[in-house]
Amino acid sequence: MAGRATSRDSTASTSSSLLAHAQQQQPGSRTSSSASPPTSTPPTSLGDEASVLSDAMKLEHTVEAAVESLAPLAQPEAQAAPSPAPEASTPESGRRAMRASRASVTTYNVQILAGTAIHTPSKYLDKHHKNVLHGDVETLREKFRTAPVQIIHKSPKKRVFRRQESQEDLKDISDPAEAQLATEAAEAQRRKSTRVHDLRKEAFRNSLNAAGEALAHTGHALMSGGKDMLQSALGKRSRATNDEEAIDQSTSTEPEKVFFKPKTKKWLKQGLYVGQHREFDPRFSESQNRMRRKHLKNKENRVLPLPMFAGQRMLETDPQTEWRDFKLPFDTYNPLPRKVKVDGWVKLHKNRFIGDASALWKREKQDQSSCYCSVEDGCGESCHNRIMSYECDSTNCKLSPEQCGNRPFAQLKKRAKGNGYDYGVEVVKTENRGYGVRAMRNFEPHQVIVEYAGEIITQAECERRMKQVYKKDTCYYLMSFDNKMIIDATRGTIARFVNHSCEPNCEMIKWTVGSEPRMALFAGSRGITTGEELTYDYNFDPFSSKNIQACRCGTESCRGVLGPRPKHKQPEEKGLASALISGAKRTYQQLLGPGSGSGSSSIPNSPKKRKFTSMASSIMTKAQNAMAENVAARLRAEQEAAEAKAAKASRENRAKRRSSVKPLRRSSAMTLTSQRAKIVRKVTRHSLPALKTTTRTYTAKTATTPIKKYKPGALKPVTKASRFGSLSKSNSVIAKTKRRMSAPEKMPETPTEMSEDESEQDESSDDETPNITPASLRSAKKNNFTQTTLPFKPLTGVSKATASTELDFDDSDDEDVAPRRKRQATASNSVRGSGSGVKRGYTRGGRGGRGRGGKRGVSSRA
Ligand SMILES: C[S@@+](CC[C@H](N)C(=O)[O-])C[C@H]1O[C@@H](n2cnc3c(N)ncnc32)[C@H](O)[C@@H]1O
Repeated sequence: MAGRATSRDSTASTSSSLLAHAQQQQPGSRTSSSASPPTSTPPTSLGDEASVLSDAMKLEHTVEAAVESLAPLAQPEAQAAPSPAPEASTPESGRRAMRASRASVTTYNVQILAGTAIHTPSKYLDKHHKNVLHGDVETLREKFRTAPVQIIHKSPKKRVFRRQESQEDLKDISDPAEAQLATEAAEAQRRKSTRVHDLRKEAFRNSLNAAGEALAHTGHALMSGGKDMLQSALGKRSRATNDEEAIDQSTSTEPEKVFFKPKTKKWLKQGLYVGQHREFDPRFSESQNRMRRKHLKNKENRVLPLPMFAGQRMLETDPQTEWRDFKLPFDTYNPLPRKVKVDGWVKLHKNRFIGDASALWKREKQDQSSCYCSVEDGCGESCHNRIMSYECDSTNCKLSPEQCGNRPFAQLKKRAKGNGYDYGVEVVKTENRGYGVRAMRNFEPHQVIVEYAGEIITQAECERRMKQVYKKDTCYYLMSFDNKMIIDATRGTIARFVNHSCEPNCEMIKWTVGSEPRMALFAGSRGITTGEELTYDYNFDPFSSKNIQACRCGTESCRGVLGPRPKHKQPEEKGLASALISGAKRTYQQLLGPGSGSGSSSIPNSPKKRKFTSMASSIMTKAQNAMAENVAARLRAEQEAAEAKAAKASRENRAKRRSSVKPLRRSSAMTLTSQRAKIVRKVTRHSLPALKTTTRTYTAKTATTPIKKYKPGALKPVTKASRFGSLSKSNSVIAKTKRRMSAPEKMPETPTEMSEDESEQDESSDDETPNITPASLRSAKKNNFTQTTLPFKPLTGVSKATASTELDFDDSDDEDVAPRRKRQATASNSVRGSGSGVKRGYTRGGRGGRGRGGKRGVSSRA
């Protein structure tokens, strides 16, 4: 309070002085120009800390300085003027006089120094002053050493130490204002050094300096007070419930030692670059990289820790001329979620026999295989063991493990000891098929990826598990194995999580390793790229229709189910039928073809193939029978139409002739005809080559035939009938019909298309032709010439010899047509041969030992 009063007084006095000074200056003194403006920075004795406090303070000092500087000037006036009442008479004036007389003494604005000048409400000031220690630290320390300390319990958590101020302390300063000023100065001094660190140090130093019990007690109190102050400065209050404990701790505990661990390199556990060597170039396969590493061994640049293999290449090559592809980091590239942990998966690393399986297993003995590869081959593609899916080892391969490239399971063993990259696969969660397995690295085509191992169980045990243990399951981990056993990988390797695909990128293959069979997943022919999901074709046997599962592989050729395609849906049936027919055709070509005398070579060895061939034969036979039936029906219809037409024409002609010509006796007509025929034959023998032959057959002319058409001596086309005079008319007609059958393209569609001349000739020949009716034709067929009526009985067995006779008989007429007819006859024969007759023929062995298997098959099927 004293401070404030002092300050107020001081300000008031300053203002009055200013006023006085202004009044003094007004009469036109020149010194006014030299007076500093109130806002300019005056010379001050305050330190830097104080100089920054406020303008008010500056103003105060300015005024004081101005008053002091103006004092000599005011002297004469003062002397001249009546002397005012002595200032010392009032305390205010006395203080001002004292200050004026002690201008060199540092003056402090204690409000400002205390930080209460601006915003501290007066009601707090008393409290503040009570709690604040005043005075120089050294002085205060001395005081604390001697003064008793009263501990006031204000609250359970907070204790305030208050010093009982001794009246003796202030004895030396009689003036209370002076004492207050001194106190404030000490406070300012203390505040100047209220840096946390310094105070703390100070408190510790105090406590250390305190010797003896009493002093220690005092020191503790001081330190505690200091601590309190410190905490208030930091805005943190000690939470210690027991102050003494806290003090003990602070005095007894040493600063806690913090040991820093040296930083260690963190290696990637997953991702594209996990475990890869510096020299590894992901663009190349493993073996290529190996070669490259060997090559680069001496050249490797180890100067800089280069960013993931890229920088090295960039340094080695000129980026201006050689650019390379950039591969995205694994996480960016791969959209799939990260590796997951599967609950309840009991991991097995190798096969384990369960129950009877072990005993049963040992009964079987594995075959052996050996290879004779050279170092250059390195047990590559041509290695015998590799081809046979046998792993090379010291017993069956003479190469060392480094030289040999056919040790996939040994490779797996090595990989298992390596890091994540070496292992190369991880479990991921797929969108719609549960868990799956993803590649964490590239795999070369046919490179081993992971072994499929688990519990080896017998079929009986498998059935039991299916019925009892897994009856509610939707995921099955069963795989048929060797010795009629099953691998149940419900407890097994990571390969159990590999999903099915109808277009897989891997294969599950059984290998023999050290005379033991083992299953493993191998990369397909395309190889595997980092991040790809691994799949293989399950060829799933669902055991029962209840277990059939829908496939969600999403490939183009998806079969829709896990397992073989359902039968009713098979779109390949057509393909199968056509394959069967073409197979059957081939078989028939071999059997019936002219050059296939030794058909035994084509006899299929396996029963499967024989079955297939017999099936194909039967399909082919049926198809060809149907074809032959069709052809026969068409020709029959044509012939009947022709017969009807001919019969009608014949009837008309006969009627006409009866009315105009007197008929000759039949015997004489025949005699004449035969005589003429003799003459014609004699002539023809010499002139035949020059004769133009026709396709038509002319029957022998009767005496009633108009002679004028054939002048005496004129040549007449030779007919078959004339040559084979013994043939009956009906035979001639049948022969004609047969020719029509065998050469339909040469024949007009119907008899009506015949030229006038021809029909005339035909009609003329009809006079001796018996009236051919279907009935007569049928009677003719009953005679010896039935073999000629092939189209009527397409399915009757006809030997090749018969057909040939028939053709010989028929061919003489037309040299152009003959070969074609021969071909047609052969074809027709073969068509017929393929009918039911062929069946019988096969059973009779008509084809002379060819295709025995097929024959038996057909016969047995028939
Ligand atoms: C050997 S487990 C494969 C791992 C399985 N996804 C899991 O979460 O454990 C075989 C089972 O996976 C499921 N699965 C595998 N491939 C599938 C596919 N393409 N479509 C639908 N389900 C499939 C089937 O339920 C099948 O029984």
